[in-house]
Amino acid sequence: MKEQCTVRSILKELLQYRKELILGNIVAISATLLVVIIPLFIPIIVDELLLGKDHHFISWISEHIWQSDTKGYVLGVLAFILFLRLLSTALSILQTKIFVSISKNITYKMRQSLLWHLRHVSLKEYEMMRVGAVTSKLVTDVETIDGFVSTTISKLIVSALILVFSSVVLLWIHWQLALFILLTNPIVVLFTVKLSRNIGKLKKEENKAVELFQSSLNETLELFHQIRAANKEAYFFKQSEEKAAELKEHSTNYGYKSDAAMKLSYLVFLAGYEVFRAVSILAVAYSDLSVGLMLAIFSYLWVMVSPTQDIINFQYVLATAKAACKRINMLFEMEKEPLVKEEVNPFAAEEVIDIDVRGLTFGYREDNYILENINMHIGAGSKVAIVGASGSGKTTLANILVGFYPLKEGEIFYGGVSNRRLQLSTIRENIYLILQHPKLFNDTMLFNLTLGNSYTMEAIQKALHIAQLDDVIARLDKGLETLVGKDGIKLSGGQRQRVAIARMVLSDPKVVIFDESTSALDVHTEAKLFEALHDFLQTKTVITIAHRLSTIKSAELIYVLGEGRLVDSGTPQELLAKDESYFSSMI
Ligand SMILES: Nc1ncnc2c1ncn2[C@@H]1O[C@H](COP(=O)(O)OP(=O)(O)OP(=O)(O)O)[C@@H](O)[C@H]1O
Repeated sequence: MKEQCTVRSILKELLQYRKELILGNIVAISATLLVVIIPLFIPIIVDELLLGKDHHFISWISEHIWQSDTKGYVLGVLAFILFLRLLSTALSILQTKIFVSISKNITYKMRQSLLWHLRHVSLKEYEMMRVGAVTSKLVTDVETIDGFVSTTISKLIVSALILVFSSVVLLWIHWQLALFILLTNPIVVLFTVKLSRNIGKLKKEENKAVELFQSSLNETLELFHQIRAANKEAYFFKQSEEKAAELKEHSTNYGYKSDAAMKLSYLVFLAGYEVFRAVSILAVAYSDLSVGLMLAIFSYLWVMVSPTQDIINFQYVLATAKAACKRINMLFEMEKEPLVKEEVNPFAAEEVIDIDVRGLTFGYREDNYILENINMHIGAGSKVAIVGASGSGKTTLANILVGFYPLKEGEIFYGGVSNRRLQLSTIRENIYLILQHPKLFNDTMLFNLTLGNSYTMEAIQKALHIAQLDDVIARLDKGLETLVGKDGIKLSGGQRQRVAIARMVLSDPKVVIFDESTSALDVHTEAKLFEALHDFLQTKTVITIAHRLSTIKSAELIYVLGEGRLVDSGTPQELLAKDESYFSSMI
C-alpha cells in the first residue's frame, strides 16, 4: 500500500482483488436475486388462487409440472420459496467469506505499511512519539477503514443492483406509481449527505479521544514503578480517568448522534414508504392495479428498504473513513531517516576500521548547537576515551558516531568512507553502542541476550563469561530461561549493564562504544570485566565515555569535551602533566 491513506488509494488497492471482487459480487447478486424474486409469487397466488384473476402462472404449472388443488399449489410454492431462501443464505455466507478476506487483507497491508514506515522513522520523531497515539491509529483508525472497505465491497454494488431490479419490476407493474417513488427517493439521499459530514467530524473526535486515553494509560503503566516510588498513583490514574471520561463524552456523542442521524434518514425514508403505500391503495381504487400487484408493490418497497439504508449508511462510513485516513496520515507524515545510495561498505572488509570526524557541528534544534566543530581521529583498533563535564555533549557525540542522527554539518569517515555515502542503519549494524541504562525486554534472559538471533550455546556461554554473568545466571531459578520482568526489573542495575555487554560480545561488532556502560559496577567487578574483555576488544576500535578514572585509565588517547567543543586531547600521561586539565581533575 502507498504511504498515504486516501479513499482513492484504498479503492486502487481494492482493484488488486479484481477476481475475488467479481466472484464475490456474482455470489452476492445471485444470493440477492433469489430473495428478490420471492415477492413476485405473492400477487400471482393471491390474484390467481383467491381472486380468480389469471396471470398464467398456475395454469402453466398444472400444464408442465403437476396438477393439484389450491392447497397443493400453496404448499408447493411455499416449499419452493423456502428452498430459495436456504440457497440464498448459503450463498450469502460464501459472499461474506470472500469479502471479509478482501477487507482484512487490505487493512493488514495498511498496518504492514504503517509498521514499515515506523521502522524507518527518524530517531528525532521517535523521541517525541506518544506510544498510545501511535497504537490507537494502528488499531482504531485502521479498524474504521476496515468498516469502510467491507461495507463498500459487500453492499454498494449489491444494494445498487437490488434498487435497479426493484425499480424495473415496479415500472413494469405500474409505471406512474414507480416514477413517483423513484423521483422522490433522491430527496432522502440528499438529506443524508448533509448529516453524514457532521458524523465524520464526530468520529474523528472519538478516535482522538481513544488516542489520548491510550497514551495517558500507556505512560502511566510504563512508568508505574517511578510513579509508585514518587507516591503519585492517585495523580496519574486520575489523569487517565479524566481521559476516560472525555472518551465517554465523545463516544456518547458519536454513538447517539450517528445513530440519530441514521434513524432520522430512515424516518424520512419510512415516511416516504407510508406515502407510497397510501398512493398504491389509491391506485387500486382509481386505476386497473390489482390487489395482488398492490401487495407486490408493498413487498418491493420493503425489499428496497435495506439497500436504501445501506446506501444512506455508506455516506456515514465514507465520512468516518476520510476522518480515519487523516489521522493515519499523521503517522505517514513522520519524517523518515534519509535514504542514501550505498556504493561502498567500509565495514564489509574483515579488518578493523578507523573513524575520522571532521568539522562536526550538531544541534537537536537548528538554533541550538550541542557540538561545535569537532575534529578527532580514532585510529583503527585504538582504544580512545572521551571525558567531559555532565552535559558537555559526550552522549550526543556517541549517538552521532553510531548513526542515530543524520548530520547536516561536518563529516565522519568510517574506514575512509563518508557518512554521507552510508545508510545510518549500516553504521548502526557495525558500531555497537552500549548505553548506561540498557533496556531489557520482559522476556527470558536468553532472549535478552540473543534478541532473537541464533547463536551456539558455546558462544552464549563465552559471552556470559566475558560479561561476568555466569555466576548471576547460575543463581537464577531457571537459568537462561528465567523471565527478567518488565524492563529487567528482576536484575540489578549492574547486572543489566552486563547483559548489554554480553549482547555486544555476541553481536561481535567492528567498533564498540561504551557510554558509561559500567557505571553501576563496583570497581572490582569492573576491573574483572575489562580484564575478561581485553582479548575480545583487542581487534576492535573502542571508544569509552566515562566519568570514573578507573574506566579510562588504560586508554591510548583521551579527548576532552567542554560545552560542546573539543577542548583538549592527549595520552593520559600528557594530560596528567598539565596542571589544569579536566582529566587531572578526575583524580
Ligand atoms: N534527544 C535530545 N533532544 C534534545 N536535547 C538533547 C537530547 N539529548 C541530549 N540533549 C541535550 O544535549 C546536551 C548534551 O547532552 P549529552 O547527553 O550529550 O551530554 P553528556 O556529556 O553525555 O552528559 P552526561 O555526562 O550527563 O551523560 C544537554 O544539554 C541535553 O539537554
